[in-house]
Amino acid sequence: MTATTTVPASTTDAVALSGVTKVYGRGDQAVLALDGVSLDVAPGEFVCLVGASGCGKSTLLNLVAGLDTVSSGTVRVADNADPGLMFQEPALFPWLTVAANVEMPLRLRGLPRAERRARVAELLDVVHLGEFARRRPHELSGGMRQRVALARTLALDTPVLLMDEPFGALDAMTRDVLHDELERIWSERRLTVLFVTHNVREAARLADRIVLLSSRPGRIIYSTRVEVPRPRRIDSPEIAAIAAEVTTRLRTEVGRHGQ
Ligand SMILES: Nc1ncnc2c1ncn2[C@@H]1O[C@H](COP(=O)(O)OP(=O)(O)OP(=O)(O)O)[C@@H](O)[C@H]1O
Repeated sequence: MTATTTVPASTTDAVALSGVTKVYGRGDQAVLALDGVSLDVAPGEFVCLVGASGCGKSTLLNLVAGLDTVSSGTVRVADNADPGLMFQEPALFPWLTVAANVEMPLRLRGLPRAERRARVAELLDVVHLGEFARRRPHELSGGMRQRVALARTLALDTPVLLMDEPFGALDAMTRDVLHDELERIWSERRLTVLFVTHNVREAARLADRIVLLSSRPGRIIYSTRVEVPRPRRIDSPEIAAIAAEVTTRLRTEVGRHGQ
């Protein structure tokens, strides 16, 4: 087994996967989830991963997050940074206030109280939730809860964000607003983002580059740069054209596997 390792200072990629294979289980039960995936993500790049259900997108994110180990190949994250991870479910502590949820990673890092307070206030401003600091998660909408989750992830001060369908459970209008907010935060903080989505339009709206994985075992079968200038609109003809191209390739791939 090759464990996750750190990138030497000379390497310029924020995230580098080289020949990554992931097998779950053994013998008859073995499932080949990823097969020889190589992907370099530049610092500040926004990469969207799309692919059919079960093609290994979450597996790939988990490997980059260090939550699991590769079967062969290497996964490297620049400067040994611990990436921040965000899921479809915000996974907030329901008994804590919004501010206390965002404060949690700062507490775990041992920051002094005054510094924590200032950071929480700043982070809640970043996600436009300053007025909701004392509310509890159940008092918020789904979109607001995801913004709390984003603020909590940003509290880690990581340069790399891994997002696994973070807006998948939200209505289209809320998603639109969060696309704008995420894009602003990404560009202001020069974050590197690896974003998994089933929604090809969302990928075209957000990405610098869209990477398409084959049906299981996941291999990279197509990659395209999205050259549409920002700010973008998800319903613009340019975004629709890119989404149509990726959808066609995805349909061909899914059809090939009879899924
Ligand atoms: N812990 C595990 N043990 C065994 N098989 C697993 C495990 N985790 C994932 N798999 C299998 O590996 C394959 C890839 O799963 P993964 O969740 O990465 O796909 P995905 O592309 O994220 O799927 P979806 O789009 O449906 O969320 C699937 O066939 C899945 O059943």
